[in-house]
Amino acid sequence: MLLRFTKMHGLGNDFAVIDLVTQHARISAEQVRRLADRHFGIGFDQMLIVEPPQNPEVDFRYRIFNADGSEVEQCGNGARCFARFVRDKKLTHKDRIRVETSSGVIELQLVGNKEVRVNMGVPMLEPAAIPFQADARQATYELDLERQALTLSAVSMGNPHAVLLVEDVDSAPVLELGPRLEHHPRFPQRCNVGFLQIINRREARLRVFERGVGETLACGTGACAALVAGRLRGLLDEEVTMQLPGGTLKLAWKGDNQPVIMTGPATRVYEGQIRL
Ligand SMILES: N[C@H](CCC[C@H](N)C(=O)O)C(=O)O
Repeated sequence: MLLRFTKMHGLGNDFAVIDLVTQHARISAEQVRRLADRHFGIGFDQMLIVEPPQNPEVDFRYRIFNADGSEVEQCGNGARCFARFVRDKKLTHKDRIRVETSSGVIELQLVGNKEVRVNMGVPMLEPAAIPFQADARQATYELDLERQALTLSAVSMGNPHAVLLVEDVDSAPVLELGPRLEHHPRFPQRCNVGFLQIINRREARLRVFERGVGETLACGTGACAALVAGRLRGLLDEEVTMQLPGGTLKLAWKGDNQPVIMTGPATRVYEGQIRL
């Protein structure tokens, strides 16, 4: 069957966005993997699916599949593209859109100059909720990785993140440590791995090795987790600009039990059709 999709990106973190409100299809993990391939398929970091809501209190269901076919709980850059998509496709006329994900409801708001503001929800820091194996919640944890002793923060934005502090993201061992930490046994559901460089209390740089994908040009939930980690360490203020290889996000977090607010662009690249 032929399936319409829209190719989009949030700061270079790229997506195939599929409307399963007006189209009907079942897409297997193997099909996601094949479509994600940048030579034999469409090529994307994640596939985003728009579905009717299960909860009548929200506008849509938002499902996220990594390039390896795994379905995951949250995608921040994808949430901004989701909002742009449902408005452009006239699936809604609202400026504030509530969507349910497998990790809870988030609110998307289209704001001026083509940007989208997302209430990403309250970060989870209890080890069992991340999940991360530790006896108690801490700002940082010591973790043995083969011959190296690493210090990291562990944060969930609905999906699990490890955040390490580095002097310079350009020389950070992203491709060396990323895959090994992604699969570390203390993260029983794997994890996304952020490498955070503090510039000053209101600016930081970040590279992310994403679970199920590899290094991406930007990671929205990773940027939120990095802000939380920086604040837990007393190194960042409530509002920061986070510079990722693909561009800059504006983030705010007022502290425990408060949501992280992320604002940034959402870009449509082209419309396509694919035969499943
Ligand atoms: N790789 C992530 C999902 C996508 C997150 C990222 N693309 C974002 O913008 O938040 C995970 O497995 O949890």
